Formats: sequence, C-alpha cells, structure tokens
Amino acid sequence: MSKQQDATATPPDDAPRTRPAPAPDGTAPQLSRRRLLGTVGAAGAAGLVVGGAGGALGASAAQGDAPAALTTLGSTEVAFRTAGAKHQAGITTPLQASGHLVAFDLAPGAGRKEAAALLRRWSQTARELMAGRTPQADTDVALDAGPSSLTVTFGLGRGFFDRTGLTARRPVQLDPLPAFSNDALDPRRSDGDLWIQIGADDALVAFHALRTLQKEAAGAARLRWQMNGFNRTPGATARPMTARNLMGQVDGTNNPKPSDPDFDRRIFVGADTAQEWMRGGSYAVVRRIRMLLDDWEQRSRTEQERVIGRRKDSGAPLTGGTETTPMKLDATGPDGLPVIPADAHARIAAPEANQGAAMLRRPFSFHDGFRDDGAPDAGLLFVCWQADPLRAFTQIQRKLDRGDALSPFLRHEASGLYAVPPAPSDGDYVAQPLLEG
Ligand SMILES: C=CC1=C(C)c2cc3[nH]c(cc4nc(cc5[nH]c(cc1n2)c(C)c5CCC(=O)O)C(CCC(=O)O)=C4C)c(C)c3C=C
Ligand SMILES: [Fe+2]
Repeated sequence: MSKQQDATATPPDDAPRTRPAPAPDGTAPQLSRRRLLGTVGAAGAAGLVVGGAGGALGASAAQGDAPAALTTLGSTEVAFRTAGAKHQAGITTPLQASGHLVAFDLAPGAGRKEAAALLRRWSQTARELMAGRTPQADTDVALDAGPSSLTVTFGLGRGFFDRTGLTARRPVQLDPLPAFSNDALDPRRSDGDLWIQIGADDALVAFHALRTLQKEAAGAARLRWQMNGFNRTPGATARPMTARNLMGQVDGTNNPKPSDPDFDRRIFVGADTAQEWMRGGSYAVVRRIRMLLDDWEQRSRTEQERVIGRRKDSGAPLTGGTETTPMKLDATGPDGLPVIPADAHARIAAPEANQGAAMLRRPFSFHDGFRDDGAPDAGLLFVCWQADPLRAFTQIQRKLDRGDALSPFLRHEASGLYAVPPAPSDGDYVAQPLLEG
C-alpha cells in the first residue's frame, strides 16, 4: 500500500487499502473492473479482481478492451465508513493530491423529503465511487483509474435546517462565525445548505466524482459555489513528509494525531451531545484564504521564518531540533527577546495559548490563475475539523486576528461552517437519523 504522509497520521483502522494483486499467475484479466461494471453491473463483477500493486500488466485503453493496470496509487481504496470508528472518510484520511469543495442550496420547493432522497442517492453513489465502481450510464472519465484513494464527505450548512423544517434541531455549533478584521468574504462563495468535500490521488477520479454528484443533485439542489485544490502527489518524494503550502512552509506539523489520547474528544462529537444524530460526526470550517504572495516573497527567509516561528527547510522550531521537536516558547536569545517571536503564527495558534483548543487542519492549496494586477489568485482552501468550532477555530482565529505576524499576508475570501454527521451503516444514508427521526 502506498505510504502517504501528512500531519494527520492515519490510524490503523482508517488505513486506505489497496486492492489485492491481479491474477495469481500474473496473467492479464480480460476486462477492467470499471469496464465490466459498465456492461454487466456491480453484482456480476463482484468476484472479479483487477488492478494491483505491481502495475505490471501495462495495457492501455487505447489498445482496445485490454485492461489498464492499476498502480498502488490507483488501486488504493478508502472505506466510506471508517472501520472501528463512526466518522466519514476524508477527515483522518491522508491528504490527497486533488480536491474539490462544492456547496449546494436546496432547490426552490425542495424540502425534507427531497433532501432525504438526495442524501440517499449521494451516499450510495459515494460508496460505489470510493470502491472504484462507476454508474451504469457513465461518462467514462475515470474508467481506467481505480479508486485512487477517493473520499467523498458530506456536510450540512445552517440553511439546511430551515429548508427542511428542522430549525429546532439545528446544533448551536452552526451559529454563524464572528466577523474577523482580515475578512473580505464573498457571500456567493460562502455557506450553502449542503457541502461536499471530494479528494483523490487522481485528478480525473476527483473530477468524475464531482460531476457525477452534481448531476445527481439535479432538481433537488443547485450549485452554490465550487473550489478546486491540490496537494503534493503521494509518492513524489522518496521519504514521506508533511505537506508544503504555496508560501513554501511545511504545514501540518503540529496537527493533533489520532494516537493522541484526547484526539477523538477534540475532533469528533461525543456521546454527551444533545444532537444524537451527530455522535461520531465533526464540524468542518472552510475558508478560502488567498495568500499575498507578491508581498510574502519579498521577505527574506529569516523574516519568513520569524513570521511562523519555524524553519522553512525542515519545519523545525526556531528553538532547534527537528520538525517534531516541541517549540520552546519561553526560550530567549542573547538580546533577551523570545527566540520564537511573540507574534509568530505557530506560537499564537498553539493549544498552550488557547486553553488547549486544537483542530485538525486538512487543507488543499489552490491556484485560480492571476488577478488583473498580475498577482497570483492562490492560497489555501483551509479546511479544519473539530468537535466544537467555537472552542477551536473561532477561539484560535480570534487570537490570530489580534496580532498574528502571518495575517498581513492573508485575505480570508470565503467561509463555510458545516455539520458533518457520522458515516451511515451499509444501506443507510448520511443524516438519515436527523431526517427520519
Ligand atoms: C484559525 C486557525 C488557523 C488558520 C486560519 C491558519 C491559517 C494558516 N496557517 C498557515 C501556516 C501554518 N500554520 C501552522 C501552524 C498552525 N496553524 C494553526 C491554525 C490556523 N492556521 C494551528 C492551530 C497551528 C498549530 C500550532 C501549534 O500547535 O504549533 C504552521 C506551522 C506548522 C504546523 O504546525 O502546521 C504553518 C506553516 C497558513 C499558510 C495559513 C493560511 C493560509
Ligand atoms: Fe496556521
């Protein structure tokens, strides 16, 4: 299995898995799994195994019906419901190379019944796509690609509850985020009744999922906004390492780890919630943060490192050691000043400075071309996960907003907050207990 690395180390029960190797005798199968499913359907294909770790079969679609062999990257599959846990995939899953974030509003006239039917349809399609199966009447965009670590994660925005007559059951955690001084939010690219996060290690697989789900929304929900992002391709570096962002920083180092004793309590909604349907779920905060790269790139490396409090090359704290060495926040230099400056981003965002508040950051970079002034329209699709946004994102962003050295190089241009219910059991759909309860 490919060993993809980001700061969200994958827990054993959440590990993406590769499909078994193809035929034991090494002979090429006759039809690709996707191709077969497109002709005889999922049930008929259940016993067929195609693709595998070696990638040695080497046939291409251009050679007629011969199968396209899957590499480890293409054959890696993530379970729709995380084994041994209740949450949806795409939260603790390692960062994927390609991502789409998309929000929909329920269509005029659509209510609870239509929302339930849509979420039933979407949940089943997500299961199929994540397993590498495609719909019967398909565009064939991802025909030869395999699951490629595809994840599809569904969330509900504040408006969903009004539109479905469930306002009384809306969690307080979906109360609007406060305004921050660096906000330049575009309401047309913010919020939305329904939100989907799509990630995959193959850009065609990610697009295919996006397009399939968009078509399935027809009549029930209308596209509100959509954003595209990317990360380093897994396997590009010989040694797995934490991702870099478009400012060149190692980003994700001090994320909470699933092995931390309080990880679940911080990231997932616990049994003590009044919203029983959210147990095992999480809240996602999404921000489109444009980076002012023309300004940033004029700063010296030393200045840039003091903005974060960490070295650019290794991600190690300015107080020394390696990437994983804890920051010595009270260390002072010969001038008597803190080695990690008082306004360094990592100092201000640290749990120690925020009553223990922590979130799981799982972003994608974005680049949407260049603005009229020639500056890149690029930055971070910041997605963070927490059990309680007020005590995590809002707490930390308030602090950053008051004097973080990174903030002058950033503009928050879009914002969303979504309740992401636990993954449904087989045959059920996301948010079923809410909609049918
Ligand atoms: C409100 C929360 C945060 C926003 C918004 C945010 C934006 C943002 N951050 C970086 C780059 C880095 N952030 C780093 C650490 C870090 N950032 C946050 C929170 C927000 N960041 C936290 C909670 C932490 C961890 C602090 C700690 O415990 O040490 C780092 C350092 C490496 C790491 O730990 O990940 C970098 C680099 C950018 C570029 C950005 C907006 C575009
Ligand atoms: Fe940060």
